[in-house]
Amino acid sequence: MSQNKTIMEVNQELVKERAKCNFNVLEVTHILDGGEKNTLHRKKIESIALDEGAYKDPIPEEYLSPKEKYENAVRKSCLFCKIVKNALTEFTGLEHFSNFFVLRRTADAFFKEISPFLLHLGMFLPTILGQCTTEQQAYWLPRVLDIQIIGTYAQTELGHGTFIRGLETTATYDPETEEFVLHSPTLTSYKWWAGGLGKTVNYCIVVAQLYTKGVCHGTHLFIVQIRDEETHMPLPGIKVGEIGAKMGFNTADNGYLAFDHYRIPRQNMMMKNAQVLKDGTYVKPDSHGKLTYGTMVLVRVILVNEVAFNLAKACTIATRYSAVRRQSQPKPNEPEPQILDYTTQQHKLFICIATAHALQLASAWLWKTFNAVMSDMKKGNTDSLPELHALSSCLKALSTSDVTSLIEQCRYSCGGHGYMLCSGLPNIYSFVTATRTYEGDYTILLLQTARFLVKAYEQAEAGTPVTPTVLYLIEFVSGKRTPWDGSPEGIIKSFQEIAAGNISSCVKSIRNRMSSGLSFEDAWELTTIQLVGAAEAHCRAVISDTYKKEIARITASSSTNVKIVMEQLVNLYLHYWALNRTGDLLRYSSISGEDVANLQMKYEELLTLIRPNAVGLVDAFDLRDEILHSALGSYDGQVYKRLFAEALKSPLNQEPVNETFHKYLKPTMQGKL
Ligand SMILES: CCCCCCCC/C=C\CCCCCCCCCCCC(=O)SCCNC(=O)CCNC(=O)[C@H](O)C(C)(C)COP(=O)(O)OP(=O)(O)OC[C@H]1O[C@@H](n2cnc3c(N)ncnc32)[C@H](O)[C@@H]1OP(=O)(O)O
Ligand SMILES: Cc1cc2nc3c(=O)[nH]c(=O)nc-3n(C[C@H](O)[C@H](O)[C@H](O)COP(=O)(O)OP(=O)(O)OC[C@H]3O[C@@H](n4cnc5c(N)ncnc54)[C@H](O)[C@@H]3O)c2cc1C
Repeated sequence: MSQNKTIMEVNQELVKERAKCNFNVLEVTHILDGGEKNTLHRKKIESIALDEGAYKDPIPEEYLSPKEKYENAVRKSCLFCKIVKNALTEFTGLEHFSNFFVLRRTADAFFKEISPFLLHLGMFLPTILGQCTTEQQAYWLPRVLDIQIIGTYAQTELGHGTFIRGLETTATYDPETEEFVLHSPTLTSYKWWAGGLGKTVNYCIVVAQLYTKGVCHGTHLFIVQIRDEETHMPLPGIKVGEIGAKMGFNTADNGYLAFDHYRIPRQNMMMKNAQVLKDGTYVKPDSHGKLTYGTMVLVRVILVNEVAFNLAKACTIATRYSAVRRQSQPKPNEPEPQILDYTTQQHKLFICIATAHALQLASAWLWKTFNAVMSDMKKGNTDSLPELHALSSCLKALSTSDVTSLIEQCRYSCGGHGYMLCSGLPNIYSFVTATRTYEGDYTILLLQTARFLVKAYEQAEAGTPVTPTVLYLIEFVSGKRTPWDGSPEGIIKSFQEIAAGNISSCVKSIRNRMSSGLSFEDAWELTTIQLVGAAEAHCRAVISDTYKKEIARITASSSTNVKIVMEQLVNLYLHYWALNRTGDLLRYSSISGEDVANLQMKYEELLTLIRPNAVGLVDAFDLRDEILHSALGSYDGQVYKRLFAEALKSPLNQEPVNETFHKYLKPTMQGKL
């Protein structure tokens, strides 16, 4: 198991917990990494990047000024890139992109908040891979991978983020010079938010309304140089800066950008799909009209993995701490229990472990689906894109929303110490809560999935084939119901019935509203609360089904105890959400009040069964202390020593008396101020 560089004796509470664990921890690590080979590869990269201690800060990041924090993050980004450059240059295609997950994870040792280079690797590079022609890639990719240029993705504007069709930046083609003229006609058209744009990048992808021969062809993507490569000064016609202090992401220099009739060569339009010829003729993509939204789909897929990883971090911290922390005296004359022994604490934490597994596996499955759709699209077949869009939208929305709440729950579970920055939890939370908004807000994405579900429902009603993730609608419209039996398969079935029932209620509401004279748009709008609920229910059914199937598949050849504990977690996930949705279950399945009581009993039994393995389960995430950044969650469990050591780092503790005593306190206390 990975150890901290600052080696301390392991706390006896954790020694005992690890002795209690009845399964092979390394076997579960391999499962989570997707195989032993991947674990070894990950550990190798972590070793290359971390063993020399280059991630260490001379002064703790939290005590730096905003400017110093940013400068330190740039310094470390360059260092990180240098260290992992060899690994980076291997990644020349999307098929190798999963390697980035390893880099992403390792980078957390360097950045308590975020690297200003995140968008370079997280969006600039993928957009070049996904939206450029082969010739364009040949020109741009070597420079991007070698970090000869640094880029970002500037889509959102001050006035519009969600509604991409409403973006105002224009790119007007001038056939005389074979250039596009980029312009920001209003304040609301200023690009806003792009990570790294404020001070770091010299290039960016700009999303703008394309005009040629006097006709607007909607939003298209352009690669734009914004700063001089030698001096880094903004180029003439460019207004660029940073947007200011935020709830988190403060080392990411999110920026604004405006153009004053700024010219770029025709070749800088990303032309894999649509093209503008030299004479200004617009050549439409011959396939799906939303292909320019491709990077967003990719990043939504990646974000499911991203939040699963962050939840693994949070629950590792909270579970180890809960094994060390003792509090209260429920039985007289007995020692204070470990807080992990309280059932309510297990209720807070074990769902986090199960959810981290569920989302990790759902994300691996979604990644495979994404690649399959991309390979179909290479052959010109875009039939499966709507389902991928619906799936990636709801999985991104639900995973980021669930994980945001669960990370906050981890913080609550650590009491007062969880509120300390040195617990690591506030930084994890402020990072993850942003994921619910960016790359498509929660509500917006669920409504996108709802569009797909309503159409699928109508197809099922009409007897036309539906895509794999909504097959359950066929049984529902035929009136077939499965009696409640409380088995894991039965719970998943009932989640599908809840989803189908909700979609059916939405369709009825829309139809009723339309038959009373409303337009489709108005009827849809009035039904959106239900539609969001339906999309959420569908997504819960998809995650539950995938989690159960993937665990069964992956653990088929695992040792008995690994199989048992993995199944317990699946069942815990299913029971947790069934109990959370008893209203829906009573409405749409044949569950009785007595069945609900049995579910509750079973859930509580599962908590007791999982308890002895809790520390082993979080150890299996195999998160190095350098990545956790937590006084509460380090492998050695020396919580109190580490909290005290962190307190001593406070600048206020570097002098016995602060000057405010003489300036203000003393005069006040002596009535002289
Ligand atoms: C030093 C080293 C650093 C360390 C790094 C290490 C390595 C890093 C590697 C990996 C890290 C990964 C982490 C990544 C983190 C990245 C951080 C990102 C930061 C944030 C970036 C952003 O936020 S970018 C901006 C994102 N913006 C949005 O998402 C906007 C949301 N809005 C929309 O998507 C759309 O506007 C809309 C879908 C809401 C509506 O669009 P529109 O109005 O055009 O469509 P319609 O409603 O009319 O629909 C028409 C039709 O099209 C379908 N459709 C819509 N979208 C899509 C799509 N994407 N694909 C396919 N189809 C689509 C829609 O459903 C409709 O279909 P119908 O059949 O007609 O119903
Ligand atoms: C930390 C961070 C980093 C970011 N990085 C980038 C970046 O690098 N590049 C980039 O281009 N962008 C970036 N963004 C912008 C981000 O993508 C947008 O903020 C996001 O897409 C939401 O859009 P918005 O801000 O316009 O919200 P709005 O659309 O204004 O949403 C506000 C509220 O209105 C609701 N709403 C809006 N429309 C509807 C509707 N049709 N039906 C019902 N409700 C609706 C939403 O649900 C939400 O509750 C970043 C944002 C953050 C927070």
